[in-house]
Amino acid sequence: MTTAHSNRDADPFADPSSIHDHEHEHEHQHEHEHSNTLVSDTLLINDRQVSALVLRAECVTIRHVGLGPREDDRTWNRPHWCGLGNVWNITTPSGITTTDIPYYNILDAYLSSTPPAVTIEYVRSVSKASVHPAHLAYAITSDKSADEQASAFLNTLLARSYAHSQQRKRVLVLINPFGGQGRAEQLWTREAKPIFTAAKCSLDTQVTAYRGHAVEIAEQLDIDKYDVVACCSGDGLPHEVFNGLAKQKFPRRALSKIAVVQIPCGTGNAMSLNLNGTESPSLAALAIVKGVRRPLDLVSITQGENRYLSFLSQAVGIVAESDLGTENLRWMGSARFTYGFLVRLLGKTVYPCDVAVKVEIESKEAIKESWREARTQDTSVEDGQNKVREAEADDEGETQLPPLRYGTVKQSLPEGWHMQAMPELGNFYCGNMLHMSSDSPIFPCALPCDGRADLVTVAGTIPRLAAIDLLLSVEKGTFMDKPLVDYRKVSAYRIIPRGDEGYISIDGERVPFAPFQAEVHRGLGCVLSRGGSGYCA
Ligand SMILES: Nc1ncnc2c1ncn2[C@@H]1O[C@H](COP(=O)(O)OP(=O)(O)OP(=O)(O)O)[C@@H](O)[C@H]1O
Repeated sequence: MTTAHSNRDADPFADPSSIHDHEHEHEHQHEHEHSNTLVSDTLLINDRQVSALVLRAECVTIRHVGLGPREDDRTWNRPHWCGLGNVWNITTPSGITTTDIPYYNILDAYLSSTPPAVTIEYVRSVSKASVHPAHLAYAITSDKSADEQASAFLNTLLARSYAHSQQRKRVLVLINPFGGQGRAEQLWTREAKPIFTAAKCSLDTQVTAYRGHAVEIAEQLDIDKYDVVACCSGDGLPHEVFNGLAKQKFPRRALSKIAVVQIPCGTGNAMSLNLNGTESPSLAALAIVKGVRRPLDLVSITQGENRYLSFLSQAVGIVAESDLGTENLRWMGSARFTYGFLVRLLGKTVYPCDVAVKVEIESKEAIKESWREARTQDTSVEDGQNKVREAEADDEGETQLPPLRYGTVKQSLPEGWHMQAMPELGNFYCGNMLHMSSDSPIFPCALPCDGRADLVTVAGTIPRLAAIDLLLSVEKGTFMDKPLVDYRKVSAYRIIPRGDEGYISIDGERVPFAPFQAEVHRGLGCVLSRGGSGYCA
């Protein structure tokens, strides 16, 4: 399937708005110039204002009689980029006005009998970062053959609108009432729920009552009753849900059966940014309704006697402390992280540690090459689904969590590993996704299912100006190339922080300041994403 999304994925560093608009314009030129529509893709409408619906390559076209929609209806057709296809009004040289609704925007389509009519539920943009459901209903001729033709037409329309995505997903919605600004319930009700409802997803909703509640819910979940657990939260709830699924009687089955997704309502919404390219709850809802199941690498962390999973990142040093050690500056909003970071950067703070790493790819050029290769081999949604099957095949007969190939942090260092003293470490940051927050593509070569994590280490003693240059280079996308940045693909590591007190962040949550060991499991978890092979740039 060639969509705006898959093409965008081919070059994640390009401006999405220009690509999308260009593609859409090109598509229109192409379609209107060549008019390659098959007759069977046309449904005649018995309406004074609309003559037909036509299935085209990327959209359904409404062919109006005369000038088309009334003036007040036209406002919603103003084209602009909002992370999805635009609804367009076009007047052809022959004077026919048409409205195009991209398949991606279509949530449902059905036939009703009295009077005979077709209804299309779709989303329209109400602002740059928000979409709302809308519907169109048109009468059709009242006879059996018209009914049959309309049914066939709607089936094709739905098949194209959902492509590889499951229709009418069964979703358990978890809401963290304290996520972000404490507006998760409101955002769910106003922004996201109407989209799931219009798409006829079945919904059960539960508000989390305390820290760790989502772990318990996921542990007890009847995994045959649901396809998706949607977290209206920051990254804390998805972390808990993965860990709850890992506690089920058959954790591997639970982790591959249930897709964990995020409706961004928190302070840190990296999951939605990476998988769906948005922090808008309504755009994320649409992306989830249209999302394709994809496997996600998960990382086992062993610390003390515990073993748990991480889906996003592990940090020791300046990032962990700037995030977790600045609670007293909450009044600053998101600026508290930047402020905390700069203070420590300028103070040349170091976080001495001992580190042993199982490196898979050492050089930056080789890492980029393997990333490019993975992207060219895996650009279609079918590949994502094959990966799910592969991950499931690996699991055949295995129902428990994968064994730890390198043991736990309590055991002696695995053979061939070397403990390296890092007395001047400034930042130890290991990631499984591209962005850790908006505008911070800190792990540009991270892939969802390569069985590896991206490890960044930077010394804390580098000159102040160079440190600020590094900070600015993250947003510019040049961070990885800086000689002061050590960037490796790893499959496992052990880190022993020195001292008694400090901060360790796992998926943005604080864990005890104690040695831990990490090991990547390829494709152990399942998520939904908008398609394409990697993360949204
Ligand atoms: N009812 C509740 N009361 C207190 N804590 C809760 C409740 N429900 C969930 N939590 C906890 O809130 C934490 C943070 O959640 P989440 O990531 O959704 O929000 P956030 O605003 O991004 O978080 P952060 O506090 O990290 O800024 C999670 O660890 C979760 O366990």
